[in-house]
Amino acid sequence: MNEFNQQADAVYFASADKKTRLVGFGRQSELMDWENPDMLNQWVAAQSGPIFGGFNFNSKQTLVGIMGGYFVAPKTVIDLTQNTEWQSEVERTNVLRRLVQMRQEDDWVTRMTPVLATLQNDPTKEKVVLGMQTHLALDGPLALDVILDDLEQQQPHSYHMVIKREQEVFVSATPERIVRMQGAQFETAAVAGSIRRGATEAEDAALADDLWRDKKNRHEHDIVVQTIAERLQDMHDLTYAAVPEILKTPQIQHLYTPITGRLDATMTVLDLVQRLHPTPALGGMPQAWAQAVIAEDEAEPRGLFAAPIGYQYPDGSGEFVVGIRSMYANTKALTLFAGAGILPDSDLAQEAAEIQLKMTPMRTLIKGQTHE
Ligand SMILES: C=C(O[C@H]1C=CC=C(C(=O)O)[C@@H]1O)C(=O)O
Repeated sequence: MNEFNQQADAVYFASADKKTRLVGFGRQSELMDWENPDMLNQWVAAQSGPIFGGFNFNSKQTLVGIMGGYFVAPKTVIDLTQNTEWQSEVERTNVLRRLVQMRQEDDWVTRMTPVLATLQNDPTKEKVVLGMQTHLALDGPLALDVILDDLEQQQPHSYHMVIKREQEVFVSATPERIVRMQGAQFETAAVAGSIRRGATEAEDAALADDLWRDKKNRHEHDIVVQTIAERLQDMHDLTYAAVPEILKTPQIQHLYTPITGRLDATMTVLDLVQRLHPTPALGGMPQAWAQAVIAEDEAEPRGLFAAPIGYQYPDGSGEFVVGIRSMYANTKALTLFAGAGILPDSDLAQEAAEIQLKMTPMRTLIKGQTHE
């Protein structure tokens, strides 16, 4: 894993069940600043091996570097489920980085109050997912081998993706798959509606039950399920349960509905991703209004945060997740990202607290190698 620190360019993807664990090194070819899906498709078609990367959440907002959207065809790709050697050496660094909080959005509730008022006063507006960014100053690069090792220890059941390009790195430990495609089969899911974990098993179960019965959270979840189902209505055998399950991460539990189906063989996972993004689990309803609110009222553009990130094999199969519960770092600064779904009956202070909770996995990850 030490190689992840030494290589200028590296990518890592692990699925939640850890049946897929891929690492890529080097840069055979890369794509940034594509202007339309055709440019991306042409670049993808020209690659002979797997590609990794992610989209800019809103391609109309130009951003420099990887946050503006980035795909890479690495020189070498290793399937870690076949190759165990690569994992053996994790050099825990003694160099502690100094991390100083620079800016956090203390005014988030005040700033978002007019958005809540619109949701309450205009019945055509149903939901918008609002993000928050916390900025910290950093005095050097993070040890990514340690980060990868700790991700596995601390968030064992999440999807993990790391995209490193020269001095930039984006890391996400996300519970949310946007879509996985293998042959003609695809699996997607709705993840929306959240509550904290309990301190005891009994409290945890009671909280899960509260979440499952809560009208606001069930509505928030149903919007996502229905929207995904509508966008995939021309697929075959579209299957999902009428009521959600509970999905637990160490910090938080969610309403969760797996959705499966079969598609025409000519489609790739990237085609499906572009059809699904942004689902109302990251955007909102109606979509155009929500996208405009996110662009205008969030403090800064999202970049890879909440956007599809993942990989595609040359045969068109692959997997993409959404880059939430994430961070972006270069050698001088680090940004933490998380968001929450806002509905007319949301309590903004409670949503802000939920966002803080969603930032704790990345905070814990960087704590191991930094001092305040
Ligand atoms: C936008 C985020 O979460 C979304 C995904 C799952 C549950 C969510 C919620 O309950 O609010 C959000 O829609 C995030 O974690 O940054």
